[in-house]
Amino acid sequence: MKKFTCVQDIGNLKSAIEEAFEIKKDRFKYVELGKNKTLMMIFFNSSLRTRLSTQKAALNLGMNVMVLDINQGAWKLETERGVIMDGDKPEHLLEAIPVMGCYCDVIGVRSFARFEDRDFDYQETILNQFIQYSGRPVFSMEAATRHPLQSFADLITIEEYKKTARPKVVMTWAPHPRPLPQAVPNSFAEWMNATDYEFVITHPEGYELDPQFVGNAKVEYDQMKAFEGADFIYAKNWAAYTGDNYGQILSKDRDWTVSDRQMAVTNNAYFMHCLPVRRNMIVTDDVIESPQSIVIPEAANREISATVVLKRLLEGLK
Ligand SMILES: CCC[C@H](NC(=O)CCC(=O)O)C(=O)O
Ligand SMILES: NC(=O)OP(=O)(O)O
Repeated sequence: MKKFTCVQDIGNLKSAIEEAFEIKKDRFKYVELGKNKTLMMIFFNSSLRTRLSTQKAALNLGMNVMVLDINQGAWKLETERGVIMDGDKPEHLLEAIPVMGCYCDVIGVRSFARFEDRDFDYQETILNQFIQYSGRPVFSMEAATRHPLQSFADLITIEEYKKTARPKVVMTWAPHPRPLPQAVPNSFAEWMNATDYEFVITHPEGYELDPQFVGNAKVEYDQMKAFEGADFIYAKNWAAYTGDNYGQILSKDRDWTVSDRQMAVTNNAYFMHCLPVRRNMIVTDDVIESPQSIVIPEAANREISATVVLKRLLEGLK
C-alpha cells in the first residue's frame, strides 16, 4: 500500500477485517517490521484519539514517532500557489512538505475542510500536496472529505458486535453549535456502502451529502422511521454541503438529539459515535452511558485500524 486516503486503498474488506482481528489478538506480532523506520504525524487541527491511537500503532510496529502541530511551533504556512508572501506566513507548504519528507519514512496528515471554497476542500488540495511532494507514503488522519482510519475502526467494531450477517446500520445527523466537516459522515457512508449491510442515512432536508458518498444508501428525512428496527445507530453532526449553503448550519433542532425516544424503536441498537461528542446536543447522557453504547470499544479499535494501515504502508516500503 502506497497511500491510505479512502476505502479503495485498503483493498478487499474481508481480508482487512481478518487482518485486524489477527492483530487484535497480538498487536506486537509485527514489532520488527518498523525497526529504524520513522512515522511523522502532522496536525493542522486538534486531535485526541487519532494522535494517541496512531502513535500507539506505530509503537506496536517498532517505529520511531515524531508529531508536529503546524499551528503550534512551526512557521505559519502559505498553502496557495502564486501568492506574494509579504504577509504573516514565512514558509510555503511546497517547501515545508519535501523538507518534512526528508526526516521520516511514512507521513500521516490531519487537515480538516476549511469551508472557504468547496472545490479547494473536495479536491483534497492539502492532502494531495503531501502525496505529490513529500516523496513518502501518506495516510489521512482526517482530511477535508474523509476519515478512513475512523471508518475502518467503525467497520471493525460493527463486525465485532453484529448479531446478524447483514445488520441495519443508520447514520443520523444531530445538532451541534459549530459547523462541522462532512469528512466523518462521507467516509462512514463510503465504507458502509462497500459492505452488504442495510445502510440508511437520516438528516433534515438541506443536509444532503455529496452523492459520490451517499451512493446506494437509502436517505430518510423522518428520523423515527429511519431508526425502526436498526441494529446500529451512528450519530454525527455535519454542516451543509449543497450549493451556497456549503459549510453552513441550517438547523439546531434538538428533536434530532439521539435519546431513549428514538432508541426505543430500534432493534435494541448499539450506539456509536467517533468522538469527541457534544453531550445533550448529539446524544443524551442516558443513551451514551447505556449498555448499548459502544463508543469506547469503537475508540479502542482506532489503535487496531491504525496498526493494520501502518503495517501495510511499511510492507509497501520494501
Ligand atoms: C473526529 C471528529 C473531528 C471533528 N470534530 C470536531 O471538530 C468537534 C469540534 C467541536 O465539537 O467543537 C469532525 O467533526 O470532523
Ligand atoms: N475520532 C477521532 O478522530 O478523534 P480525534 O479528533 O480526537 O482524533
